[in-house]
Amino acid sequence: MTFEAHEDRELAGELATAAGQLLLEVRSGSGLEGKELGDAGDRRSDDFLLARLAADRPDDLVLSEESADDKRRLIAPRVWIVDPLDGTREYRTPGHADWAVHVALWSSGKLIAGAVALPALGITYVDDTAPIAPVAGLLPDPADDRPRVVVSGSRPPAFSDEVAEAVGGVVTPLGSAGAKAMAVVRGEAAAYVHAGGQYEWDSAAPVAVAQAQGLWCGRIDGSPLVYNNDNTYLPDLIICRPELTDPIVGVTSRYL
Ligand SMILES: Nc1ncnc2c1ncn2[C@@H]1O[C@H](COP(=O)(O)O)[C@@H](OP(=O)(O)O)[C@H]1O
Ligand SMILES: [Mg+2]
Repeated sequence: MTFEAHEDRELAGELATAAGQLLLEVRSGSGLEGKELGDAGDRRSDDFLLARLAADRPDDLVLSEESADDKRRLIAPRVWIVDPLDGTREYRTPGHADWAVHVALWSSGKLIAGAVALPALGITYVDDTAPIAPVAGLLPDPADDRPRVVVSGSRPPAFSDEVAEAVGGVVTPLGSAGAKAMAVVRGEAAAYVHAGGQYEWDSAAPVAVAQAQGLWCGRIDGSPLVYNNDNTYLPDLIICRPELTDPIVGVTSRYL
């Protein structure tokens, strides 16, 4: 079976949105909280995504944060890379909108489709080139007009302050790799920088969406992000407005 690019993009968007709806239902209707809520959400979303991908794309392989790694993916022509719930910590915390569902498709060395759902905001972004108007909602209104550099709230990189200084910006914590990447896509932030640990599913779909929007995406040494590796550890990442690439990489490349 072969599929057009728009069919894969539509499926990625549909699945991310529907998994996000399930996560909202688990969050509001299960009566669970804390770790149990996170685990139930992970399980429910992962089961759904795997079942739909098996039904709709039976020839493709899947790499999911929540499922055993099927190494046949290393010789497969098409691999879906999914994070059923990114920002588990925030999902478990009432009032947070910074959690996401990631669905990406890798083929022949590239990300060829991707979708990031922000279920609490009722929005799903796909790897579309249509411009996205600046929109607030993930972050509180800024105190001033300095560009925001979003970083992990729990594990900010050591270079956060130096990167912010290099772009005349302000360090801003936010949960979830997908939510941070979409803050840049939405124009709420100018850059997302990370180091110290992450996996392919944390960044694949966010990067597919951000690249389609003309944002620069790469490693902290300026090299490209490579997906569907044997070892799925992909510990660092930059997603930024293209004009900020040089000043940011100038700082981060000294932290390898
Ligand atoms: N040092 C680290 N090691 C491993 N994973 C990390 C990490 N820092 C962040 N991550 C992962 O990246 C995602 C975003 O994290 P953060 O909100 O801190 O920016 C989370 O994914 P999950 O929620 O899917 O586990 C988190 O687990
Ligand atoms: Mg994740």
